[in-house]
Amino acid sequence: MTCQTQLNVPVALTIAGSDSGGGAGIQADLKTFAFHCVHGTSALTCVTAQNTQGVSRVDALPPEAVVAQIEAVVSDIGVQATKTGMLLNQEIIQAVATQVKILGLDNLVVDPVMVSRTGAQLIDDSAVQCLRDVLMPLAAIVTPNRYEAQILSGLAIHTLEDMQAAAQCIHQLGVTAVLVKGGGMTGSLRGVDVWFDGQELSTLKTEQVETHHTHGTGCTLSSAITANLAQGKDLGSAVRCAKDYVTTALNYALDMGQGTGPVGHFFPLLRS
Ligand SMILES: Nc1ncnc2c1ncn2[C@@H]1O[C@H](COP(=O)(O)OP(=O)(O)O)[C@@H](O)[C@H]1O
Ligand SMILES: Cc1ncc(COP(=O)(O)O)c(N)n1
Repeated sequence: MTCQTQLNVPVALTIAGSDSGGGAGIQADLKTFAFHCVHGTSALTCVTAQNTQGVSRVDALPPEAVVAQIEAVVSDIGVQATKTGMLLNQEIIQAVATQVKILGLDNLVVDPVMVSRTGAQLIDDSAVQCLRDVLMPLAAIVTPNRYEAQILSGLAIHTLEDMQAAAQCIHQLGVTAVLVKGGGMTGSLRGVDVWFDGQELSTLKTEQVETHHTHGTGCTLSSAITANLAQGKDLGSAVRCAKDYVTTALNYALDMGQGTGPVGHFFPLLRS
């Protein structure tokens, strides 16, 4: 059989942590890229020992190792879009921001990962300011969840109006576009996201999925946005398509382990 070499496959890069349980982090990102037929590359920042119940250990990589991975990928393969996930500490955030500038990485999606679904802290306290001041202004879009938006804006978030105020406040930090995610909201707001790009303030709403298995939703949404940007979609379309994908993946969430199971990245393929 003759090899059908593929030309012009889009390439995306994830700079994030490993989740041994396969639900979030690098593992969720690469599955999402693959689902979108985007070639996934990665720069690992840290290794978490993690399952559906929680995070039991985190080992950081040296910033030089993170830089070397990014350089190796970009200098040879090239990337059309990049996302950051769990960056853990100030040294890694600073190193990543420097690489973004030196290598001119555009279409940058920053998921400001701070706390996991199971309540584990995923960033050093001292690193939040660096994430906010140094990396977030380089992003095409920043995607905080409810708790991250509260930290970044300094506002308590309980209502849709609170989400809108937080999105506007985070935009003022010098961020191009913000999506405040509503997976951590209660009642009818669960699963409602708020978008603000300095001009348009809008609400993204799909169906609300009644499931407890939501591990990796944020990583999946941000990597789907990244995959869509790598394919050449504009930011608004990339976000809307990613929201639809995460909703479908939630509908096929996996009931595995004793705690919060992961979303089903490939299960939409099994639809009859
Ligand atoms: N139960 C749900 N039903 C519908 N959408 C949801 C649900 N839970 C989360 N989402 C969506 O998943 C995406 C990720 O959001 P969120 O869960 O808040 O992120 P994170 O994993 O960072 O906490 C958002 O688009 C959010 O609205
Ligand atoms: C390595 C890593 N990166 C990100 C998250 C956040 O994902 P979630 O909020 O869905 O638990 C995580 N738990 N682990």
